[in-house]
Amino acid sequence: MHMPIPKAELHVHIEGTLEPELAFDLARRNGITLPYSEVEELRAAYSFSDLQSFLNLYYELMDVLRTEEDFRDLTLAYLARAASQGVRHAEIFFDPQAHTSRGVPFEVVLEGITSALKTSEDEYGVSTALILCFLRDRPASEAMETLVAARPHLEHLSAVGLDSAEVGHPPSKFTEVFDAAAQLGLRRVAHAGEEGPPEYIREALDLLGAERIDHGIRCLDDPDLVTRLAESRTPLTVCPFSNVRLRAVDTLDVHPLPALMEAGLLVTINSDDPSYFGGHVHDNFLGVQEHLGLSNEDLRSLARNSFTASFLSEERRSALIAEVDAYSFE
Ligand SMILES: Nc1ncnc2[nH]cnc12
Ligand SMILES: [Zn+2]
Repeated sequence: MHMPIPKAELHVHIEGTLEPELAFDLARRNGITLPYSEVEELRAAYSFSDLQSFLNLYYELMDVLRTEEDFRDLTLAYLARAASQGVRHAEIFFDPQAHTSRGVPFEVVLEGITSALKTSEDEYGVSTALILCFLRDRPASEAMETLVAARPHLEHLSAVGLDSAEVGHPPSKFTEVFDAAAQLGLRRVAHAGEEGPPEYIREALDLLGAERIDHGIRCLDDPDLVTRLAESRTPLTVCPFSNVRLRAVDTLDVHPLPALMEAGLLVTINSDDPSYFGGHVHDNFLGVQEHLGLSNEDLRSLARNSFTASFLSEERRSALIAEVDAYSFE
């Protein structure tokens, strides 16, 4: 097969890459009985009415992740798949509180993931960064405890992020923990404007110091905010399949990606939770091309944006952008 265009993936939750087959394998290995009799029955449950209905299943299935080996296998499976999708650099989210709250130690999670990441460049040609996400529907004090747990391991972490149920949990709740993360030298991103209002995007910028907005599609409800995001070149990590599956957008044909691009925003395309939403990152590229009439040169711009919006060194960034520029679609 012709290799897909080189790209960075900047919005992927490692727990959202858990395929049903691997979930059953890990359940068997750990002596856990899933409330689904087989892979097909589990896949049939992947029908969501909104973000919360997805999160319920996402957290439930995480129960199969218990040991360092589980987290390593999960991460290796993602990296292999990402490489085949043309991913050359991945900035990967993980949700430590979803594991520590079940009694899985922070170190088990982190060491499992990082043991896979350290082989990634050699094995798959994919450089990586790791982003620790706080669960916004849990107390800010718990986020702070998580940051404290992470402190001895800063060499493995590039940034902090904010995810989980958005509405009713504004960024302002996490001002203190994001300040503390910045003091530790961590970069900052936040989910905002997925289901929540433009005001949450403003808070993420002004109160959390977010350098990228994850999703951010609802900025379009606030033209002044769109102008601000365009002028500041603040990246949006847009996830088209996710938006459709979680009903933030009715269908792919009416996805606001073209409006975001026309407004001059630094837009990137990402998979979010690929095993749940019907495709990995290149599948999202092909989906928006087909349904929104994007040209190959539009895809090239989006791929270029993904490296521009990354936390890569200038040297690797320009080398990868040169690969995008040299890529032939034929
Ligand atoms: N799309 C999403 N929004 C918020 N939290 C998430 N956690 C995993 N996927 C998410
Ligand atoms: Zn997400």
